[in-house]
Amino acid sequence: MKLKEVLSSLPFYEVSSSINEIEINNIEMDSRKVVPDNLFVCINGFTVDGHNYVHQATDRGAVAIIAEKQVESNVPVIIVPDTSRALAMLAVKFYNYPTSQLPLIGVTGTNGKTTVTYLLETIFNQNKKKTGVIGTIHMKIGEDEYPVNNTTPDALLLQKTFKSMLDQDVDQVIMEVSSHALDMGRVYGCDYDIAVFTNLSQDHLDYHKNIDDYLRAKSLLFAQLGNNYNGEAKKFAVINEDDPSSSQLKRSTAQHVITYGCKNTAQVMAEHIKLDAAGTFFNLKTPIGDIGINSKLIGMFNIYNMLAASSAAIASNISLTVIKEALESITGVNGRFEPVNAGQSYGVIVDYAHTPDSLENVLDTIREFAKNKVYVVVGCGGDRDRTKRPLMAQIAVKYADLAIFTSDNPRTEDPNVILDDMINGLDNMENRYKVIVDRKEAINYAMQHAKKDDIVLIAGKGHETYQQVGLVKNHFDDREVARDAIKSKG
Ligand SMILES: CC(=O)N[C@H]1[C@@H](OP(=O)(O)OP(=O)(O)OC[C@H]2O[C@@H](n3ccc(=O)[nH]c3=O)[C@H](O)[C@@H]2O)O[C@H](CO)[C@@H](O)[C@@H]1O[C@H](C)C(=O)N[C@@H](C)C(=O)N[C@H](CCC(=O)O)C(=O)O
Ligand SMILES: Nc1ncnc2c1ncn2[C@@H]1O[C@H](COP(=O)(O)OP(=O)(O)OP(=O)(O)O)[C@@H](O)[C@H]1O
Ligand SMILES: N[C@H](CCC[C@H](N)C(=O)O)C(=O)O
Ligand SMILES: [Mg+2]
Repeated sequence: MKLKEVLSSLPFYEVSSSINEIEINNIEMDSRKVVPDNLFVCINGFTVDGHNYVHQATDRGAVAIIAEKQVESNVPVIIVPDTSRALAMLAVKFYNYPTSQLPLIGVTGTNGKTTVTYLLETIFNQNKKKTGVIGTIHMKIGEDEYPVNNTTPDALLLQKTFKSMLDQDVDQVIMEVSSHALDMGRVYGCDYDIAVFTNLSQDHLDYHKNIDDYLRAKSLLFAQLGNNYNGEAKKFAVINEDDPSSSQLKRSTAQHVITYGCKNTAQVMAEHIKLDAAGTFFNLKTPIGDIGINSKLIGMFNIYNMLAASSAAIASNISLTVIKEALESITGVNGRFEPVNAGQSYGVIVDYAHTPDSLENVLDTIREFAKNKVYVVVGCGGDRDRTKRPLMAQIAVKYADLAIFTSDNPRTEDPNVILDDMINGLDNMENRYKVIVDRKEAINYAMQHAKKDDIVLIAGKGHETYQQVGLVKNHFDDREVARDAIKSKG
């Protein structure tokens, strides 16, 4: 494609030499991946500044550079005020505006995004639509899965993925939109049709200045629904009416709003709720009618997830019968409240709770059904929000008979320092917890002590099949380790 044509997606730019004849075959933001005839975009990141890699990019064959300042280069340098924003707009143009032709649902919120996208995938599939999914666990086109590094990928990979989805006749795209992605502009230029909000609670306060700044980032998704209303293709904000942030999010969009909830009056509601250890029942009350749902998903929080997904499905004109069939067919979500059964007399559950709110929800649910003692094995990730560590530890000792604090993904932090942060504030509670740095040993310890009808919750890593120590990811799967521990106990 002609460079000039790609640049037409930018309103203004400065360039000191002629670029009329330049053709580019791709856009790249990582100098190490540049190949001949690429356009290299310099991003000033959290670790390094891409402007320092221009030479490597041109040595590898970049034919033009997009930068925020003049840089020394033997190829034309195009200067823009914000290269992250430009990157997204250039990618959207390069891949020919894929989301303008694809129905797109974005799901944001602190907890429940992966679950809601999975529920929506199942509902759309039940409605015989081919889906594309982007999120924490994987990217998926139809039945083909691709690995991911981020919940919401960078703008280049994102637009490229949308284009592949379009080429492979995907009918509906469903994606998780993280607050980091919204804040960094990874999703600029995406034409969302439905934006879903699950909930807001404390997380990521290493990245966002405070909870208000975190909410502001989330609200960008609702602002991004745009204000173009042509009377036909309706756009919707789907909002959890029981969450205190709902009113601010409603005010962030100029589009239609669908509210859901269980406590405050909402358009889509769960009534006559029955929760037990085998599943949930509720009457789904909606503007298009009512229907009873018998789900195998456990816990009140999953009723909220089902309401969020049902609301988005209703906004997509899917019938209540299809929604019911889909929700009732779901037995669980990978790594979320996932039971591990190896013939033992006690329960073992692996879950992805890695925030105070999710840990509290899951432990509260377990406590409700537990016939005997509750053990929790939990840690906190390194290079992430330090302020959630003592909160998670306090929740663990509040709900469990014994909490075993261990390592999650320590990343570049000393695991002992993370554990000290966790137990800081648990004075005089030493009999309620134990610290075992090695996660495998911690899981083994819990299994050794569990007796008939006890429940062991292994929280924080869910579907993850690695543990990151330093910069290295070693294979580690809580489910495998738990199964081995159960078997070796005999
Ligand atoms: C804090 C953060 O979000 N960092 C993201 C960011 O990395 P960064 O700013 O450190 O990048 P950098 O290394 O400084 O590089 C800057 C630029 O120089 C380029 N570069 C770098 C080196 C080189 O030799 N040549 C070169 O050109 C890089 O390609 C990049 O364009 O940009 C990268 C590329 O897009 C992301 O992969 C990376 O996510 C990291 C891995 C991460 O852990 N992010 C987490 C916090 C995150 O985003 N999480 C959310 C989910 C959270 C949730 O839902 O709970 C997510 O969406 O994944
Ligand atoms: N609606 C909810 N409210 C509170 N907690 C929830 C909710 N749904 C799920 N959880 C808890 O949060 C954990 C993570 O759920 P899920 O993976 O669906 O969230 P997520 O928002 O995608 O997380 P991430 O930010 O890591 O991508 C679950 O394992 C469960 O413990
Ligand atoms: N999306 C979250 C995942 C956290 C999962 C937990 N296992 C950890 O590593 O902290 C994050 O990047 O903060
Ligand atoms: Mg997720």
